Amino acid sequence: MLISSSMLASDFSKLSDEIIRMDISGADWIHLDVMDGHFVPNLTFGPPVIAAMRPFTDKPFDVHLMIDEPLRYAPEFLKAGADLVTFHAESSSDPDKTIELILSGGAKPAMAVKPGTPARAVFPYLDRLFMVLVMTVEPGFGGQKFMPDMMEKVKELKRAKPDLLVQVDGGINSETVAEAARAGVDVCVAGTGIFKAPDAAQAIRELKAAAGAGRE
Ligand SMILES: O=C(CO)[C@@H](O)[C@H](O)COP(=O)(O)O
Ligand SMILES: [Fe+2]
Repeated sequence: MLISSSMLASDFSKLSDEIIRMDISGADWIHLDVMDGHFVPNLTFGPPVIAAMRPFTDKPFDVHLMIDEPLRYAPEFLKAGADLVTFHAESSSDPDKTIELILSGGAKPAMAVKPGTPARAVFPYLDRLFMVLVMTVEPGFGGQKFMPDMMEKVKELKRAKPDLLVQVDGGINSETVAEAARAGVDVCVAGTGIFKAPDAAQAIRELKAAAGAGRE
């Protein structure tokens, strides 16, 4: 199981230290939640803040765009150093054009589905997607409860394209990570579960161990 550490739960007053802490604690990817106050009822950060974090780790930047117009803003996130760009199926941008733009910028495209959106919403794009993100909470805030019903969507996606990476995001801890692993999830995003733990490195090791046990 890959662990993508969500900076939403970090101390924003020392982002560079927090990035370095995640790097040495064993996070596989760095998850960056971008919110525009329209697509979700919250605001976070944009390309300049991501660009400022970029020099502090070589780990992949996994950028989760919770914004209305990903096609309009994707070039700025590519320039800021995004390795993966995830946009929502429910956004107002054309998915084909958005995928093309992300690929032409040398990054990996992914699509996300909110809890109320069926997995089939992304089926037409699966051949060009590197990953699908199945939200396990309503997007907008950290610290919410994992929705186990979403595991059906994970299984459906894995059946449709076995080599697709499936990511889940929201409410991941050492219990829910095992449930995700059993369903076939490849990448878990964790914010609160890592940053609010007394020792981030131990929290990441525990998540990976619990995922391994869940798969057995
Ligand atoms: O995209 C989001 C929230 O919209 C997430 O990435 C959260 O940051 C996950 O936080 P936890 O549920 O792990 O606290
Ligand atoms: Fe996220």
